[in-house]
Amino acid sequence: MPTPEPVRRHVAVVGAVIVRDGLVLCARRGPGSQAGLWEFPGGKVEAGESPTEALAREVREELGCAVTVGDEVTTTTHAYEAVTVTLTTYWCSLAATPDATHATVLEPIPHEHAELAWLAPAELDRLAWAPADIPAVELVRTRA
Ligand SMILES: Nc1nc2c([nH]c(=O)n2[C@H]2C[C@H](O)[C@@H](COP(=O)(O)OP(=O)(O)OP(=O)(O)O)O2)c(=O)[nH]1
Repeated sequence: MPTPEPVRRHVAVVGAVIVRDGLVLCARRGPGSQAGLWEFPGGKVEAGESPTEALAREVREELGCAVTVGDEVTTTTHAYEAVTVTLTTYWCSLAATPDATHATVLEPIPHEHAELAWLAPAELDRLAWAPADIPAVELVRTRA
């Protein structure tokens, strides 16, 4: 009997390419999968959610901010050892949250990440990105 291929989980993940004043928000993962590598804020799409709903939810949870989600940057698939990730990235901007009297754009706070950094597009390749992000980073470098 041939040994069966191990079944690798496949997850749909969304990432926010948040641009402000020409700089791109980069987030370094904490402990766990892809620990210490840089990524775009976001996460897995849950059952019943559209990708853009998932992205808005994840950014609110991770950074405490509202985002306006724009066009897709790219969709690529990467097979990690334990999981295959299909990552869809979207151009995003921080959105104003209306309070009683003002519309306020909040500063992102790293509730779940080890570190945040705003980088010029040309500098993005100085960071150690999660492997699934490399194609998106290359596009963002040329188009942001
Ligand atoms: N949010 C996000 N995740 C990414 C990116 N690139 C990339 O490979 N990933 C991977 C890391 C995780 O395996 C998965 C997203 O999981 P998650 O952020 O929702 O949740 P998690 O830390 O609990 O993930 P996990 O430990 O269960 O794998 O996609 C990216 O740019 N943004």
